[in-house]
Amino acid sequence: MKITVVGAGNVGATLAQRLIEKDFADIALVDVVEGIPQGKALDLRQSANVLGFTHKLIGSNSYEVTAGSDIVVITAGIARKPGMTRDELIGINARIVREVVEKSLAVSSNAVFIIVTNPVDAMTYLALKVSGLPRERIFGLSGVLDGGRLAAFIAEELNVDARDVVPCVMGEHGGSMVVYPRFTTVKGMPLSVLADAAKQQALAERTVNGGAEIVGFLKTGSAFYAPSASVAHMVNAVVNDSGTRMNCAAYLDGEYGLSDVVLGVPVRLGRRGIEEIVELPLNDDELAALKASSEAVRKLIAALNL
Ligand SMILES: NC(=O)c1ccc[n+]([C@@H]2O[C@H](COP(=O)([O-])OP(=O)(O)OC[C@H]3O[C@@H](n4cnc5c(N)ncnc54)[C@H](O)[C@@H]3O)[C@@H](O)[C@H]2O)c1
Ligand SMILES: O=C(O)C[C@H](O)C(=O)O
Repeated sequence: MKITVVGAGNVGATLAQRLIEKDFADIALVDVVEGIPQGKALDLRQSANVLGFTHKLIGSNSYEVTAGSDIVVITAGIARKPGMTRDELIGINARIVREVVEKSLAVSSNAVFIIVTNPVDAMTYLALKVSGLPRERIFGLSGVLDGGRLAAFIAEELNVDARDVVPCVMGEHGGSMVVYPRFTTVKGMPLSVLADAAKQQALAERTVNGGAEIVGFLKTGSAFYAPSASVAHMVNAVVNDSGTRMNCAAYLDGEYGLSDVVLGVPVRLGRRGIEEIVELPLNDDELAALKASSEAVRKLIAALNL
């Protein structure tokens, strides 16, 4: 098993660390900046003795080292600064994602692609169109991270164990993301029952602004610990062919009544990527919120001028 991580910045390097410590695959770490992937890979390799992993980890500015990858994770691109939305990254990141997809695919034609670069729904759509790959093989990080945030906030607010929360956040990884209290549970009990309307609203708002809250603290970059943990969770499902259900940015072709758009929905992940898109029985209001979110993503996709 071989996994490539493109972008050796905060998310990419932390992901490489998480993955090599699992010791289930060789890792190739690529970045455009000379010395960064080499230095970070060398540093990580020097932890093999104390951590006891045996797989290879190589850093490079060239895609040669990525040849034959089973999974390619794309974290290359610019992160937002305080006051910016993710949407404002679209111009520069679209150029980067296009280049990275083309170069990666040229040497790893059978890989499953996981897109992290923002705005992730539009970048996943772009990667699909540039690669021409079937939709099963390209999907993006959204709901695992947004759901992780919701779970953390619920744990704090309701004084419960975050591990008992099964969160459900769908739609755009952006301002129009939708928290679904009826489908978010704590030990099997829906959030819609456990919390009053005002508390549900406050939890949803904090989740939607979860990324910006961290950007506001960090000032010079965006979140990377929970994002890299979330991608590692997705990679794990693919490597182990687990069929685990989680919410990801996926291309819709009629599911939820929506087509030709990438949006966060529940999927099952396995060795071939998306094994199934799960359609929850949303009521009219819940469906309307998802449709509104899809319209926000469609505007971004239109701006790509594909
Ligand atoms: N989808 C999500 O939930 C999610 C979560 C966290 C971050 N992100 C996004 O992921 C991206 C990376 O975030 P980060 O915090 O790691 O940023 P970062 O600035 O720390 O790292 C980005 C890296 O990409 C590299 N890069 C730029 N152009 C490249 C190219 N053409 N080829 C290869 N590498 C290139 C840079 O040199 C840098 O090392 C951002 O767009 C951020 O918004 C998305
Ligand atoms: O907030 C960001 O810009 C990065 C990422 O999308 C996140 O949600 O942490």
